[in-house]
Amino acid sequence: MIREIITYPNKLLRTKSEDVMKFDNELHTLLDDMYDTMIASSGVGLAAIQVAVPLNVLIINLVNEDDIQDKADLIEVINPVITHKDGVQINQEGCLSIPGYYENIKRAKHIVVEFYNRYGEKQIKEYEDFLAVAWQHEMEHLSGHVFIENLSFIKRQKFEKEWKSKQKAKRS
Ligand SMILES: CC(=O)Oc1ccc(/C=C/C(=O)NCCc2ccccc2)cc1OC(C)=O
Ligand SMILES: [Co+2]
Repeated sequence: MIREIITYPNKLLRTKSEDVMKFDNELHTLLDDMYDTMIASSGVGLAAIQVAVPLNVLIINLVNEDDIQDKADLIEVINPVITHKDGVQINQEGCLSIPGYYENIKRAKHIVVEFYNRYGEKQIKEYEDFLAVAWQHEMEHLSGHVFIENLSFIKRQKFEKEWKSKQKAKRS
């Protein structure tokens, strides 16, 4: 079922999420609901805190070479840890919790991660390029950060000004 996505500057987004202890039906329902919610909002990545659940759970489903968002490419991630990162890349990022704002962010080009799937099976994988961007963006949510916190002071001020006027326009 589709859940509500909390948006900036909701303080809940600053929560440090906790590790999942039980790989049970409740977790499976959360993962299924996160997928429905992400797809309904045209997203390619979502962290559990964005649907107000402070657990180290995230999902990523990038579009493939044919521009199809194939569920076969869905990655369900529980209790992830980045064990290695190197290189540098800059990509434009957006976030379902900060709708309509996109900015270039610097990330590591290549990462190695350890995590568990929905059955509690340990995975060790490495990612690079855009997939590595999505991973780093979503993992930041688990530590209570959003991507605009990587911006320079000037760009952050520009964002806050734009965001305020957009929120005022919505209320009026
Ligand atoms: C108006 C509005 O909501 O714009 C959007 C902003 C962000 C998004 C989705 C962002 C998203 O999935 N981010 C996942 C993290 C990520 C960031 C950069 C690269 C990989 C992964 C969708 C939006 O909605 C539409 C209709 O495009
Ligand atoms: Co995000």
